[in-house]
Amino acid sequence: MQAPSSRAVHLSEWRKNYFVVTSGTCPAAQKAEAYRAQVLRVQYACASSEISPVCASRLFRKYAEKYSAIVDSDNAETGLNNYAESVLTLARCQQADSGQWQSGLSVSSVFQMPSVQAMMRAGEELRGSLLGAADPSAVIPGRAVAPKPPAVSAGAGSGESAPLAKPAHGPGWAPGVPESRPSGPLSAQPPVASNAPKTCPTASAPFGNWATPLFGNVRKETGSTPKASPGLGLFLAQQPLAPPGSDGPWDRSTFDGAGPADALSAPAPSRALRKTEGSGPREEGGLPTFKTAKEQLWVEQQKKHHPAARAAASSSGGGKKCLGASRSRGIFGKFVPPVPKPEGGDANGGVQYKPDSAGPAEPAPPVDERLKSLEPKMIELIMSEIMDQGPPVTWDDIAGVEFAKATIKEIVVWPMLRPDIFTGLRGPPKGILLFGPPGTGKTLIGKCIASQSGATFFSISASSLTSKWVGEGEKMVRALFAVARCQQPAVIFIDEIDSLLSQRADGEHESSRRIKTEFLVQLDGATTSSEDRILVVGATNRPQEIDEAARRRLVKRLYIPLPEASARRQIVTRLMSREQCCLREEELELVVQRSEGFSGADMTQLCREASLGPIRSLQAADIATITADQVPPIAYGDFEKAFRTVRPSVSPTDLELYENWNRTFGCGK
Ligand SMILES: Nc1ncnc2c1ncn2[C@@H]1O[C@H](COP(=O)(O)OP(=O)(O)OP(=O)(O)O)[C@@H](O)[C@H]1O
Ligand SMILES: [Mg+2]
Repeated sequence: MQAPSSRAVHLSEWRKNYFVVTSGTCPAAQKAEAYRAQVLRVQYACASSEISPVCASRLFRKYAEKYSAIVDSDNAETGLNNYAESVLTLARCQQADSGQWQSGLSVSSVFQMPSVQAMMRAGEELRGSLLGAADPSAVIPGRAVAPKPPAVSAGAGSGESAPLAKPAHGPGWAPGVPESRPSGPLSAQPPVASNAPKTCPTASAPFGNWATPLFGNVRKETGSTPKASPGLGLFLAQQPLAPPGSDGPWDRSTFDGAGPADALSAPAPSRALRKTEGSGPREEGGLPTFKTAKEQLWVEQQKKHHPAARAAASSSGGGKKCLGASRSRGIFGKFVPPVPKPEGGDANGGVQYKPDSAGPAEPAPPVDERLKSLEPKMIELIMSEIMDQGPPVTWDDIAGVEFAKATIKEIVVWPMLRPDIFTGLRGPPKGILLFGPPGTGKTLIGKCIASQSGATFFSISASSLTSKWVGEGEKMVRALFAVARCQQPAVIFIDEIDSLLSQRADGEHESSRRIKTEFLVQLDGATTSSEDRILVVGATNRPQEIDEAARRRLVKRLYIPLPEASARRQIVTRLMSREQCCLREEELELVVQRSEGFSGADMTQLCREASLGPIRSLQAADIATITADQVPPIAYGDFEKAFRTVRPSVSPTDLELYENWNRTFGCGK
């Protein structure tokens, strides 16, 4: 589904704000917030050429006036009394700072301070002179002494702001207050048509006036200032007037996809943000820059893995992923391979993730650190082993084995869906062994986990590890677990695990010994780490051959037995429902009874054989001409004939071995 367009978001936000400001019941803080949002919106609209600079200027003036009127008003019902509140908080906090030293300041005496009076006077004056020009760079102190006439630029960095600022600093003024924004051409230029496309009206007169209420913010930005009063002032302190990190002219490019307007649009790491990131010291020593949680996360991820990386975050999620796409694909989501397609490979054979939505100019996030030591070839090999073929398998497709299914749901599916609940003692086991006679659905269960768990699913056949990649098997094992670790939650399904983890024998080939050792090491890491969300599922029809060290690590050993009568009935019913079949209820019952000892695979084979019966009854000449609906339906007679050729594949002796092993090592009922 498409996200709502930014214009739609703007519109609805605009409507909401309109309601707030026209409503007679909304509190003053909410109204002020709505006006502030309007100011930001106008700023953004102008920067993105949605409205003309002249129009922007008019709107600025209007909303800045209204905003200021609320913020500075000392009427308890209609205003926020921002100045007084800030000063009083200052006084209160100073008194509480030290048990030994008592400040001479008190709630009443603080009003007598010349600097406080100057500030309050400034506030009064500003209310009456909202149309005057001002410099957003000369944040508050200069303003506190004397608001500038419209034509005069505050000349940030030119030295003008400092002399203006100093007299405002009374004894109650916290040190370290930034007296002006860093030098740079932030100076106010009225938005005239000639330079309008390049100049945002935020730096113009109305905006300068609007910046005035940031008085409280400047104070709060100082490290020495005690806890600020909660409320709008604090909120504003966190909302930089300029886009974070912007220290140049506020040209349109600075606002592209960024800036204060982001409050209404999806937070995306912006160019402005990247700039901020680059200007790290400013963040520590200068004005703190506001980042949304998502932006902050992105920055941290980048710092963690690739300090120098400037890759833009892609839709795949904030830079964590570097191989493969979305980790969690939802229960019925399309399978997403955890490694990119080969065309993503670089010249050195390295694999680079290419997000779908990224344009050609978008730099691809680099490969995860944890995969750097691996051969790219290995990563590609893992990719080719991933189970992404075939239709999805549901739990209903697996007949019988109710206990195993319930246990697997409990261990695999729910913890993947709700990791927050399955913690501590409830933490799921990290290793499962599915064992049982051949053809009972162990691989089918693996496919079902792949479809249903929502985890990244890796399926690897142990025999392919040992035979296909002779000499490289242990590297493959290492690579497999490394890729899985990058794609958590992940399930590694190892079919025929006995051939990988069979008991160590003297005549064993050196390479298979190395693979086994590596596998045990990796299995140990994956199954003991409380952080890793990797589940290893092994399947075998020779459980007795599994090395005891491996057996210990596969804590949950589930017996997948031959299907019971009800399960056999289910298999026949399901398969026959897709065909023309005239089997009556009692005939079906007979089929179920006669198939005692059949595995699931045997039952499937029986049905296949029976389904060929009607065809075999036809003359060879008819087969060439007959239409599909003229084929006779499958009848009980066809099953009778099928029973003559299809026999159970599991002998009673073998079955006894499984039962014994289950009694000794199994975790079933
Ligand atoms: N419980 C079952 N429900 C439905 N179909 C089943 C079931 N068990 C087996 N089958 C059928 O048998 C086929 C083979 O099953 P599967 O490959 O999962 O068996 P397996 O236990 O992995 O055997 P092996 O131990 O030989 O690898 C399946 O594709 C399916 O058609
Ligand atoms: Mg199998």
